Amino acid sequence: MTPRTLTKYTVLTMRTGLLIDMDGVIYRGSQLIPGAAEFIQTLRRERIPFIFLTNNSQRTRRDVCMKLQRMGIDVEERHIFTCAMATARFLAKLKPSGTAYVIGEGGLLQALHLNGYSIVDHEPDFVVVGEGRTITLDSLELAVNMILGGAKLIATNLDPNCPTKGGTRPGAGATVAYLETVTGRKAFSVGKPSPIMMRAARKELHLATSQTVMIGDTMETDILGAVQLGFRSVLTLTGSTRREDLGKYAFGPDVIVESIAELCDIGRFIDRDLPKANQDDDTVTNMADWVAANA
Ligand SMILES: O=C(CO)COP(=O)(O)O
Ligand SMILES: [Mg+2]
Repeated sequence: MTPRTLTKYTVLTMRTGLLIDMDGVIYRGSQLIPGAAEFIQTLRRERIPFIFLTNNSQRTRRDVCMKLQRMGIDVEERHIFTCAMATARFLAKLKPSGTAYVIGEGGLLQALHLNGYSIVDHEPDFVVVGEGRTITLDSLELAVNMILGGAKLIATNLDPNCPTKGGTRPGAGATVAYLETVTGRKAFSVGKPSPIMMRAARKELHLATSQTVMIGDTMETDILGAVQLGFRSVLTLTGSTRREDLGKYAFGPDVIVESIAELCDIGRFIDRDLPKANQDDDTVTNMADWVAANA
């Protein structure tokens, strides 16, 4: 099948799938955002494909499911895609069976193990930095010397901070900036807005570019990543972005909503409010998977 025939086929079997950010869209820290549970229920009832896409590397897929379940949202592990998973898969391709020194928590450690990595405390191939509350000056000093000794610096994400119920918490980006300043080396980051994570998430749902919509609260990660990949995007104002901030950016989302509650009538939203996709943006790389998933 040539790409031209595929484009026609895409139009004929048109469906939309959603990449949904978590913090700032579904919850804010430990507080559920009103309407989020109903929104996910609707997606399940109407069989609209979706996956949660988070730059939080702290939790494993199972931990994230449990956090959601306790908030009244019932999803399976296949619905979760974290920057820890994207980072571990990326490293496993770059250097199979490698070693890492990790500044981060369970989600990152488990993802690395599942992808054939060993965690070490000297001479690692990579220093991998994610979100965490266990950082100490000793762990940073160890990391500095490993990086100066030749280990490559990898970031799960570069979010400088994250809004919480009570204010702001520091993000992995702040830790990475510390290590970059001390060592003079530049980190490579895998999480949103990196195409590595954005594209991997689209492929998890077997969607074409024109079928993919990103819903997020952060311009620098969710919306920028979507714009760069040619996905349509929806910005929610329940997280890190205020309407008056938008003038600062030279790019923007396709649609802005106050909160995810406005998307509960998702069928109507897709048909009426979401701009039509540009079919020319399509990049379907694995035909067999795509045809099977869209049959
Ligand atoms: O935790 C984060 C950055 O610290 C961001 O989380 P989300 O990507 O789910 O918004
Ligand atoms: Mg967010």
